[in-house]
Amino acid sequence: KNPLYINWPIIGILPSLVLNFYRFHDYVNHLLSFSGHSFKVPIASMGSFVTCDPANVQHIFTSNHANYPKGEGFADIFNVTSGSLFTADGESCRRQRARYQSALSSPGFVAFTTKCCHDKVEKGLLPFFTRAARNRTLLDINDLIGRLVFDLYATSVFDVDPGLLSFDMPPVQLADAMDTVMEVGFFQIIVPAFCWKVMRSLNIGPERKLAAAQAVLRGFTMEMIETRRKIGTHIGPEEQAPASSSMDILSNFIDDLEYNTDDLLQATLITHMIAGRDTISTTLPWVFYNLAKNPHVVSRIRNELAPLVSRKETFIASTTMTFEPEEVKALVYLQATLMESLRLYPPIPIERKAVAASDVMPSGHEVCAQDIIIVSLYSMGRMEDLWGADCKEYKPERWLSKDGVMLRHVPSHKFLAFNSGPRLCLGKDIAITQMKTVVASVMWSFDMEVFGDQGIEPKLSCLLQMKNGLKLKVQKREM
Ligand code: HEM
Repeated sequence: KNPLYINWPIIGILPSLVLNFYRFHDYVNHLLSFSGHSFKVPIASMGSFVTCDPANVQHIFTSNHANYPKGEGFADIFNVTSGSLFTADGESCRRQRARYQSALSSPGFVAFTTKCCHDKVEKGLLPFFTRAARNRTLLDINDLIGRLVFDLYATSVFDVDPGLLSFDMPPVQLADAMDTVMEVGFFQIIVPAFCWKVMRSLNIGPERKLAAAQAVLRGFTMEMIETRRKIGTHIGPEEQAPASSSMDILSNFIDDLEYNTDDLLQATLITHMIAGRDTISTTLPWVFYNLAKNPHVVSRIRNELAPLVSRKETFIASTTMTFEPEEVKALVYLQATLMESLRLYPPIPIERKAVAASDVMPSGHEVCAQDIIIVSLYSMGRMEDLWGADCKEYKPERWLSKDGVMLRHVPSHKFLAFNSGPRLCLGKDIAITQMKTVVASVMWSFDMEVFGDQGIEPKLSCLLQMKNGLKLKVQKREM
């Protein structure tokens, strides 16, 4: 028996949790595989029930979801989004979801975000790759993608491009503030609430850092709201207004009477930034990491892209190529490469749920009112019974039908990266299209290699970000 995993009387797994905290997700994965995919934790701080069992997940997220809200504890942890969809349950969640869905699916918003993505990749991202290939300098893909996605989401929310993705590399204070919210949030999910609540009331430790980060985010969103109120939803007469005017998220909500307090409007805008920026900027570096390690997958992506390129009239091999989001939508192999990366590296590695009333899980475990449930998405993607003996390997083929021409359907309670049930991610299609645009455009023109042995590992955060970034050697592809 490994002493690191001993469940002691009274103190339970606390010593082993402390010793293994630095590699939290792998540690939990290990405990889950030893325990048959679910276990109860005698330390209330860590949640009393931890699972990655798809039957339990279906029960919690779909069949009996009303009994498993996010709960007040979640709203306390992410109080910078207080009242918004991110922390809402019940009727408020239903209303806000419907409102949000209509904003995200409006043709104007879709066209606006699609164009932003194409332009940012062409004029912002690819020039960095070209420069790094020419000068033989390393690219910190984590930093670069962080800047790209922050610009994209600030533009889609406020119609303002902060220009973080520019050669002079401006400071990323706002993006750092968003990362802090997720890092401190992780600490708050794991340690007993009374610990961090005392720290919060004294404004010390991580809570001090969190308060400063929240002030930065609130200050920025308030400035954006006030500027918009001054100039109105439409920037001048209709004919002078940019194509994007009234398409961004702020325009969608600013005149809505349900969002008539500054706090709720701010929280809603921050939620959108978190929903899109945090997830995509966490996912893409892992995708590039997997592709750099698997050149045969890159060749297959290029084979899938080749017919699109041959249809373009103006392709010059020595320049770069930016694909249109509409063009890449139907590419199944490219999509499989993203899904496979999300399986192994889900950007949201754990989900926290509260228990409203006592219940018995399909696995036979009992949960009581006030318990906390932690679902490990990270472990779900690494279960041998579900994904086979090669579950640790990166194999996009597992997502394809036998003839390789269609994507295989995998139910969301088995592949939870986009959540499941009535709270399924509302931006899934947008996210997939944007990520496909980025990956196709980069991989068509550039070869990449992971530089040296960087000891790639995840940060301790509610996001599965890379702890030390990812340095890539890039080369213009010979065509
Ligand atoms: C790789 C990309 C993405 C992944 C893996 C992802 C995953 C998720 C997950 C796991 C949740 C549930 C989170 C929770 O509340 O516990 C969620 C919710 C949500 N996502 Fe995404 N997401 C992605 C991109 C996006 C984008 C780009 C948007 C918006 C354009 C978006 C909009 C939302 C919204 C509005 C919710 C809240 C739904 C609700 O609480 O009922 N997501 N997403």
